[in-house]
Amino acid sequence: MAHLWIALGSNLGVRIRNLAYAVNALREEFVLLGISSVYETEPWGVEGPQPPYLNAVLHADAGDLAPEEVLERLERIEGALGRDPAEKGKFLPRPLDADLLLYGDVVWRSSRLVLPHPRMWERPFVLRPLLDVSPDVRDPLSGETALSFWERLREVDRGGIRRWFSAEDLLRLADLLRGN
Ligand SMILES: Nc1ncnc2c1ncn2[C@@H]1O[C@H](COP(=O)(O)OP(=O)(O)OP(=O)(O)O)[C@@H](O)[C@H]1O
Ligand SMILES: Nc1nc2c(c(=O)[nH]1)N=C(CO)CN2
Repeated sequence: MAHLWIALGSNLGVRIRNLAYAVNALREEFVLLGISSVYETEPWGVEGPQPPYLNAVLHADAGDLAPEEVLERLERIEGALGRDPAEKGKFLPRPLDADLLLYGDVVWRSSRLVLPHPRMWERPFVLRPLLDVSPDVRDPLSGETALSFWERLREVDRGGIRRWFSAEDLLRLADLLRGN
């Protein structure tokens, strides 16, 4: 079994609906092992004003999908929600961003995929939800845990985050959208 962790973010459209849609799409591809609460977070590292984001993290079993196949699935889900591929990598507002944070302890560098996600350990909007599902998960490069990265963040960065929706309510909303 290959454990993977995925970060979801949305700051355009009906953000919680976008996350619930992504949860359903991911449940069709992977066995979900854990899901965080949804956090409302200040835009981080962007130029100029942007709407606040909703962020969450999912832990799943990748089955027999290789890392680049997982990335393809994530891009497909982003596209289904109207993400413009031409705007990728530009830190623009988006209906859905789905990043592959970790694939087990794989260290990988290709033109399309870098693992672990190169900016994950410095991002409060990734670390806070990651603490809900896997506080002890380790950076395969340094061996440090998610919790210790979080504790090293500056107070001001940890402050721009608030719990907005529970994991249970996100799953309930996803079920409603799916018609269950
Ligand atoms: N671990 C990864 N997860 C997702 N995309 C990755 C990863 N490593 C490299 N990429 C590449 O990064 C490119 C830009 O991705 P994306 O649009 O998600 O960027 P972004 O969300 O604007 O910024 P960031 O990647 O810093 O979150 C993608 O086309 C993808 O090929
Ligand atoms: N709060 C927050 N800030 C961001 C986010 C995000 O998901 N949440 N994603 C970014 C690019 O991936 C850049 N900045």
